[in-house]
Amino acid sequence: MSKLKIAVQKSGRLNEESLELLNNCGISIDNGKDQLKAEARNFPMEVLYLRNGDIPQYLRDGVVDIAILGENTLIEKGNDLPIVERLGFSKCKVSIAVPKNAEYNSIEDLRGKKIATSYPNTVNQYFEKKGEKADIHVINGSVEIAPNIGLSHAIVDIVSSGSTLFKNNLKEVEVLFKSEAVLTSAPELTEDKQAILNKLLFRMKAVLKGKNSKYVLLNAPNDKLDKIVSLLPGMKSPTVLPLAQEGWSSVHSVINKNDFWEVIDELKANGAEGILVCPIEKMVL
Ligand SMILES: Nc1ncnc2c1ncn2[C@@H]1O[C@H](COP(=O)(O)OP(=O)(O)OP(=O)(O)O)[C@@H](O)[C@H]1O
Ligand SMILES: O=P(O)(O)OC[C@H]1O[C@H](OP(=O)(O)OP(=O)(O)O)[C@H](O)[C@@H]1O
Ligand SMILES: [Mg+2]
Repeated sequence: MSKLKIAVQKSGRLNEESLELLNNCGISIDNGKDQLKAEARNFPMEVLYLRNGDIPQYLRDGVVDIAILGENTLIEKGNDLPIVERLGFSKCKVSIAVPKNAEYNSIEDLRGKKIATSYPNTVNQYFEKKGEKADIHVINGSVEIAPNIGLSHAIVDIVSSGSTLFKNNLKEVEVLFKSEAVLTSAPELTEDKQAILNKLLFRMKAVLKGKNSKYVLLNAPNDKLDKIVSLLPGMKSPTVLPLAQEGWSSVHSVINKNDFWEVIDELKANGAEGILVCPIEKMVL
């Protein structure tokens, strides 16, 4: 029986959360220390631990079938490969930054100025789209130091909290795009591998939806039920059960985790009491 080969970053920011996601999908991986390849015990899958930058070519060559990668790496080195699912972790931006005291109004201010980056294709494409030509100096790490040592005027690199820019006296002036971890795949998969991928995707979606949602239980006076139910649309509609105490009901529903503080305030304002908010492990619609 064929196995789906998935590439996961060997070490670095994506490694842990990628393995955690597979684990939450019920896939147990026998992980020896420093192993480059591991078999899943209970799913037709093999995990290959690789460097991010190498993964797009491995996908094209058919060495691996699918991979978890930063969208930024996919845009830089795997623009031809599909995003199968957005995974919601390792969120960051790819941005242009210049020295704090430099004047910057638009990309035209970078004409004839050197830009240090590890993302030359991304930068070239962005500049071309704007009708400009970038003068790029490729460096592979510590890009933010480049303006301070006279290597370049500007940089294009990953920004998350912005503290690396701050420490190097740089300011973010333009965001090329926002990135997150994504599941990508080889350009073509055999039918049996596609079937395994579909099974994995079903599980991943259930895990990701669960992560983004909360289960809410509360008590509501019956005369306020209509308003409270309208604040909690739920998956189909909320469950309403009578409480032992006359005139009160228990309402159960699911809400988006990002809406939750706003919704809780409104529920309270409308007479809800004893509000419980619980995590959801998996959610299948
Ligand atoms: N500061 C950050 N905050 C959030 N996400 C980040 C940050 N830096 C990088 N990322 C995301 O995590 C991915 C992996 O970053 P990491 O620094 O671990 O790997 P790398 O050095 O680019 O790759 P390699 O596997 O070749 O060592 C990046 O491609 C990006 O999508
Ligand atoms: O905005 P911040 O929160 O400061 O994060 C941005 C920094 O994080 C990444 O570096 P990383 O720590 O991965 O080091 P690296 O240069 O070795 O990849 C990225 O290359 C930036 O330098
Ligand atoms: Mg890094």
